[in-house]
Amino acid sequence: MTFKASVLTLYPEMFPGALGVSLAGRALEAGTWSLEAVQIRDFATDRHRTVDDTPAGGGAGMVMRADVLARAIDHASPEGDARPRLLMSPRGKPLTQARVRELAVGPGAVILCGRFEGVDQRLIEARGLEEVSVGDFILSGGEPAALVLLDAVVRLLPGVMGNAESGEEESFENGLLEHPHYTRPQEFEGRPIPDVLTSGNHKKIVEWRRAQSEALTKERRPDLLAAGFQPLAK
Ligand SMILES: C[S@@+](CC[C@H](N)C(=O)[O-])C[C@H]1O[C@@H](n2cnc3c(N)ncnc32)[C@H](O)[C@@H]1O
Repeated sequence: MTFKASVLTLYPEMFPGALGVSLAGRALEAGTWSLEAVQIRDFATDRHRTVDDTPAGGGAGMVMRADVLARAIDHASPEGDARPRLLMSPRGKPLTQARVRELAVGPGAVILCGRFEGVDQRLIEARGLEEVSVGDFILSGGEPAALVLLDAVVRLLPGVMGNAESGEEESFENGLLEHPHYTRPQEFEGRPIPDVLTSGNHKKIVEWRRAQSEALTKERRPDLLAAGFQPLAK
């Protein structure tokens, strides 16, 4: 099954963008996933192809119109389409590796990229959009957020990553940040590779990496530990 992404945007030229190179680009070319960038403006009905209007109740900026967006969504995702409909939004649930994994085993995603102040609330409710945030900061549009989400998903699709293992040991996959990495040269500016990693003792290496992971997570992301991670019994 090919993962099918439909991205609704005012800037279709931003796609595939960074996803056209490296792993994701090769997978796109190979047909492991497909990408359709839909110009929202094509679903406006007036002469000026208007997609936004002033906010009800007043205030700064413009709001994307529900009627125009609904036509774009209905075109890209007609009834019966099983793909989840996502709205990139700083108000959304923060994107996690767990959600990325779920999306990667599904049929694809319909992704709406907001601009201006955002989209009319009635559209979110009427089309059952799942709001997804890529972090606690404000981007100028949903497009970079959609690229981030798709990059995370596409690398998990079967055959995209060269070494299947490298997907499993990554940060967040076991609820922990990953241990530090080293490679040649043996010494860099007076700093040697930690002895244990060149000892050849596989059991010791696994234990050292695990301890590093746990210490790093405790120091930098105690919230991950609080979220239910249980250190392995020694
Ligand atoms: C300038 S932002 C609007 C911010 C909105 N007025 C607010 O304060 O929540 C325009 C669009 O960028 C996208 N966006 C901005 N930050 C984002 C984030 N952290 N995650 C996902 N999408 C984001 C959304 O699609 C949003 O509708």
